[in-house]
Amino acid sequence: MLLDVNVKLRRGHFDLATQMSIDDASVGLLGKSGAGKSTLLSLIAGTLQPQSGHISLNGKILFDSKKGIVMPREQRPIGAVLQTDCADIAETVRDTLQATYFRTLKQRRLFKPDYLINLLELGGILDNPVQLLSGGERQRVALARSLLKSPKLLLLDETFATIGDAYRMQLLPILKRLLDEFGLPVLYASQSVGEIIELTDQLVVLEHGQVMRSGSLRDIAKQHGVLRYLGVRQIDNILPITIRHHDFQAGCSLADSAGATLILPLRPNFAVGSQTQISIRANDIALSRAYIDGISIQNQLKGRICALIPNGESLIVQIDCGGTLLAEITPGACSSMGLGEGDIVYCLIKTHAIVYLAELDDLPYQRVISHGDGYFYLSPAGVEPLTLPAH
Ligand SMILES: Nc1ncnc2c1ncn2[C@@H]1O[C@H](COP(=O)(O)OP(=O)(O)OP(=O)(O)O)[C@@H](O)[C@H]1O
Repeated sequence: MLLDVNVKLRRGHFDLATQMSIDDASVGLLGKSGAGKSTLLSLIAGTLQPQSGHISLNGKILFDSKKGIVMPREQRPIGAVLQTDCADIAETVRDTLQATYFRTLKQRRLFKPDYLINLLELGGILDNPVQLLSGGERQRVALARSLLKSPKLLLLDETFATIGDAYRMQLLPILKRLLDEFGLPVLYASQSVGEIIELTDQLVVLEHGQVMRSGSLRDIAKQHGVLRYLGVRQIDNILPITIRHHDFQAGCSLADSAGATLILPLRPNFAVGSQTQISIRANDIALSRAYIDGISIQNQLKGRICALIPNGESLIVQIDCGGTLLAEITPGACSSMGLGEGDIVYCLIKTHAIVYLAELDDLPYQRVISHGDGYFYLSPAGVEPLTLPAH
């Protein structure tokens, strides 16, 4: 077990009583504002102390109220980028990074300062005092310092929300590669699944200081009403395609996707043989038990139902058609068709319901996408707050 936490803390009127265990994988700590995410990260990092309980990392006790053990923050093998971090550092960026590097045991050093200065684009602000930097710049310095500690666990508190959209899109894939390369797990706190899902699809959902749900997004999404709880408004299928032919007379383009042929809106600007991606809304897919002759709908993809996922008043049907498709239908349609897992269905998709992703502007809001590999992801763009159910 990487991290084992069972802590209690009363903070003003807020009661936190969190119990969670995390193995080697990175985990997203998801919860609305005030759920206790920052408090929990501070307890793990050691900037706050629980009133009771224990915290251990790789079997090493960081805190144990019964045994009277409190390991100070500096000694914890944790790199934490907390919201208020670095705000009071009078040293320059260069000095603080050098000092952190030299404090880390030689044999444990994973990163060199120059590498991180380059990666996080800190070159232009090296001689500036940290406390005079902008919020986003300070978070980048805090991230560099955390990595220079060569930690066993990285705690990030909405770090990418502060850093800014353009930079985040650039930094996230690099950070993900870096973490994978060094096997460094992250506990990433955020109000947005879209943001977390860029790093990991393992979630711990926190509400009122307690763990409400945990598991993979895919498993959590199968629980009743959770997609809506996660703030998801639209479910889309994103499919990779290879353009095969343009039929000017029929007014359509033909493409292969995961072994199936799709009939798409005519786009001769995509060269035959070129690869691109299309998007199909889950609620633009109708289902039929049999192939239908004499219908204007051009695409009828045969597949097998893998899962039926309740989603508020609708039902998400996950279908394996070679790749995975998500179709959204009403529970009434499902029961009148008598659909169940394992059944064969045809996915009916109108040509003009298919959108070339390259032609879409920024995604307007957070939405689940099925990447055709059997997993759900949330689109990173248009991050919006969670919509919480009424209690
Ligand atoms: N210094 C403090 N003294 C008293 N109560 C506090 C203090 N800091 C936070 N709280 C309370 O603890 C609760 C949890 O706050 P916390 O910052 O951990 O939530 P959060 O999930 O990180 O929220 P956000 O996403 O908005 O950062 C809130 O109700 C807040 O009012």
